[in-house]
Amino acid sequence: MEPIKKVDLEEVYTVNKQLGTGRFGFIKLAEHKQSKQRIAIKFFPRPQTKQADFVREYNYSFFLSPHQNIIDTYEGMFQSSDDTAFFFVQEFCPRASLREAVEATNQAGIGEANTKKVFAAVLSAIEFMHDENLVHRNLKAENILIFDANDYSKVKVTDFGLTRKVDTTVKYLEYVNNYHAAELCDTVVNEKLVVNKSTDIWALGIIFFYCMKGKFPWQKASIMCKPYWEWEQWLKRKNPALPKKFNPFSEKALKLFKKSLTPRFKDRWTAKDMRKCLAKEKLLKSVKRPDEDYYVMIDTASKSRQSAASTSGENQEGGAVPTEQGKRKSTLQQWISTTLTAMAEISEQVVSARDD
Ligand SMILES: Nc1ncnc2c1ncn2[C@@H]1O[C@H](COP(=O)(O)OP(=O)(O)OP(=O)(O)O)[C@@H](O)[C@H]1O
Repeated sequence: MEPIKKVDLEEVYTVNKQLGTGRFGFIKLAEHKQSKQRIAIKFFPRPQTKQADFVREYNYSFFLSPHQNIIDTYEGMFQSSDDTAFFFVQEFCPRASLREAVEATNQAGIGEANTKKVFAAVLSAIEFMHDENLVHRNLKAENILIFDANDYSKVKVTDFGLTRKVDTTVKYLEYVNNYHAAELCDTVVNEKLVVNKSTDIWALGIIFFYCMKGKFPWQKASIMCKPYWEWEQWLKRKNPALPKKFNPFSEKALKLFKKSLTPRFKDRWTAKDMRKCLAKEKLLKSVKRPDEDYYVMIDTASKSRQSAASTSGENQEGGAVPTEQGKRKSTLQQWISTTLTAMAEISEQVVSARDD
């Protein structure tokens, strides 16, 4: 094993502000004094960190570094000369995590085009890990770093602290979070789990929803949580009504949700399936122009005014004003359009149920 070198931090680096904290340590911005390069140092406080955990995280981070959508970790494991912390060094991300980028949109989401860019990068990284039989196990918006100011052209995955090989047995130590798959939410602390790629796929389904809508579909994937229960009822065809929050999504995007956010983990897609779907499909339904009915109403109104005018000789200059007859027709039109949309949704569900 590569030795852990003792380093006098003050001598080698100028350590600046804290960039983030996690359960296992904290990240600080620093400058390498000799090269003047800005870097990020990930610290693991000594008494709380087992050396084996630190070494494992460094090894996975360093081994995965060559991938263009994975944070660069520079060679070397270190220990501060006062023995208070282990640390390793990574490239510095000058902008923000995906969490901060989405939060800046005030729950509007980052939009379809940017979501596609983020996912092209993230799925490339996760496909690479899964091909190496590694599962990230902690995919969340905070662990996706956005490097550029506004076009999402450089996106990288970070934090390999929970990364493990497929089929390893691990103890469940987590508190439940928004990204946890249904099978994890039913687990109790210290219960044994076998590491499986499908937990990453579930988390990616949640991140996809979060990017598009600016919020999470539910707090916890448990039937005790109503929004999740509604989704599960729809998945199991016990309730034909798709939960409203999924309404804006296209049939293909719904398929992606069905194949990632399903409690039957063996049915979940691979990262490659997800990448293909996101690369080529439209993710939102085409929206009817909100003023369409209004035009119908104006049209009807002006026609009735025209016929009234033709008998009464009234001038048309005043512009179109909706009449009672026009309003009634518009309401009818709205009802027909709502009914047609509902019928289209039901037939979509029947078709996708048959496809499954
Ligand atoms: N290289 C970096 N450049 C800039 N900011 C970073 C960098 N790495 C991490 N951060 C910020 O620090 C936060 C915590 O980092 P990280 O997830 O690696 O810590 P952790 O202790 O492993 O967290 P967790 O509790 O998720 O396991 C990230 O969400 C991100 O906002």
